[in-house]
Amino acid sequence: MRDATSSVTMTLFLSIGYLSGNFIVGLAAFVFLLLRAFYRLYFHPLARWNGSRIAAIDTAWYEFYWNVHLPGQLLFEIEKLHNIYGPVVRIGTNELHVNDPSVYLDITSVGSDFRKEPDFYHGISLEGTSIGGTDPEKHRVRRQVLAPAFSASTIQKLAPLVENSFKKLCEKMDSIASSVNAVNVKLAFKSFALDVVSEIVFGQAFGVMEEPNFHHPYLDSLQDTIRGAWIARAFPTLSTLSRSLPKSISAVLFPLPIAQFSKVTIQLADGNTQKTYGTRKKESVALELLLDIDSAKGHIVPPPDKLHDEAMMLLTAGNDTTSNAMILGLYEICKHQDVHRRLEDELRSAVPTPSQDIKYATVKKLPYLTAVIKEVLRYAPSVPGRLPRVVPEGGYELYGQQLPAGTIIHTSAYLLNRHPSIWGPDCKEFKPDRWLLPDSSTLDKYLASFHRGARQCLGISLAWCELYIVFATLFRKYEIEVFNTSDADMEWSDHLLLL
Ligand code: HEM
Repeated sequence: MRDATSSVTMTLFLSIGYLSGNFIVGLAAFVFLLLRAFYRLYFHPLARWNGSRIAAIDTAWYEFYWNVHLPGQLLFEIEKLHNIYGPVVRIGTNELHVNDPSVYLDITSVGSDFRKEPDFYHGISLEGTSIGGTDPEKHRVRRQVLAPAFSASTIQKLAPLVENSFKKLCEKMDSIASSVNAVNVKLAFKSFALDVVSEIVFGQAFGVMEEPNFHHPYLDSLQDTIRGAWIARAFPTLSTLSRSLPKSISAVLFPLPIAQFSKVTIQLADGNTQKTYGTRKKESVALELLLDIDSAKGHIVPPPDKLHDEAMMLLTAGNDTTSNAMILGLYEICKHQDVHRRLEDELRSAVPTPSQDIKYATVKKLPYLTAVIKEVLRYAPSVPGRLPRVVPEGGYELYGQQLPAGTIIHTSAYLLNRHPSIWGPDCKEFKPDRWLLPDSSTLDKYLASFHRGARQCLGISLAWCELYIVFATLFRKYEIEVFNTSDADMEWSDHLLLL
């Protein structure tokens, strides 16, 4: 009896002890979080900047809420914060968002030591690639290796390839339109952009345009991958884990859409060395340049998995960016009848018969077409949101306040491209004429759509070439009108790229 009583007492004693142990750990954690929140709000070096208090306390949850729970809405929330607090707002414990064109010019200027912010880029891209690499020296070498495939002079030479691809697309659209009267240009443009960029990367097109109605699994795979960008950013450990495992295991454990795309990339990359490119020089093929140790001083030929990573990033960078500009641009031009009519007039003078082939060399000289494309890029930048950079050693002075090294500064093309101090009171309107005023060449440097400086878009010449050919061909050869599409259908959100 005594034994039984003491055993009950002992059990009670132990469980009270266990509970109080848990309680103490819980309490300690609670006090720690409370003190940390207090520090972040009132004593952190960024405490003096207004913005989201939730973000200041916990950046990850803030981003998760605005970008995953409410898909792609953080950029618009940041816009609201700027409307309330002015050009600098706090959007994270150690992060500011700046909406000031002069600060943007400063941090992207030649010789700027601002680097890409590693955590962000490791979440949304592949490490060590032209886009995802954050080490300035390694990036400089990688960029030098790839530059010949994307330079303005190479693109000039490859323009016939782009012209022919779009001609093929038009023939296909013609045959679809003859039976159903309307064409879903979204998939058509994405197929075209993917076939063109795969030519530059692998020296051969994927052939996505050949698919009936342009339904190709790669396009879905790319789209799903972009949709997953903010989830990957929210759970960086999972994406790091998925990448560190062997590809066969990772594909089973993390059946990411990009894995499907990756398979094809691997097959193409592996077959690449035996390929011939006809009259085309090998130096205009990105993969060949990566495989050549002499491409740049300090270049190390990447092992197969890193080669695939780069190829995949290039394909991703060169697909939805350009095709979104085509889709949104087509819609805006058709919506603005005066723009539509003037564009047709200019093209009619430059290319007298509609059956005549459109040549990049001819249409890139057209002033109104050029103004329309710039306005499309300004109005709906394909990479609209935050591109974080890190304050270098020595700190950075912002509005008279010293920011410590390591502070993260974001800028966003969508906001910079509509800044009233540069673009005027009509900054929210689609008006190509702004690019034709006597002093409008001064505006070029404020167009943030391709970013600036050492990390400016590598595919800028290719993108321009595609946009010239697409808009010139469409508005010279066709009478276009919008079918069953409204402003609501064209509303976009920020998933790193527009979606
Ligand atoms: C309208 C079309 C395009 C737009 C608006 C655009 C925009 C951008 C922007 C804003 C960046 C900077 C990203 C960052 O800092 O994280 C970038 C980088 C890059 N883009 Fe584009 N892009 C377009 C088309 C293309 C095309 C066709 C390619 C071809 C593959 C391409 C390849 C790249 C690459 C490789 C980078 C990384 C450059 C570096 O960091 O050195 N882009 N692009």
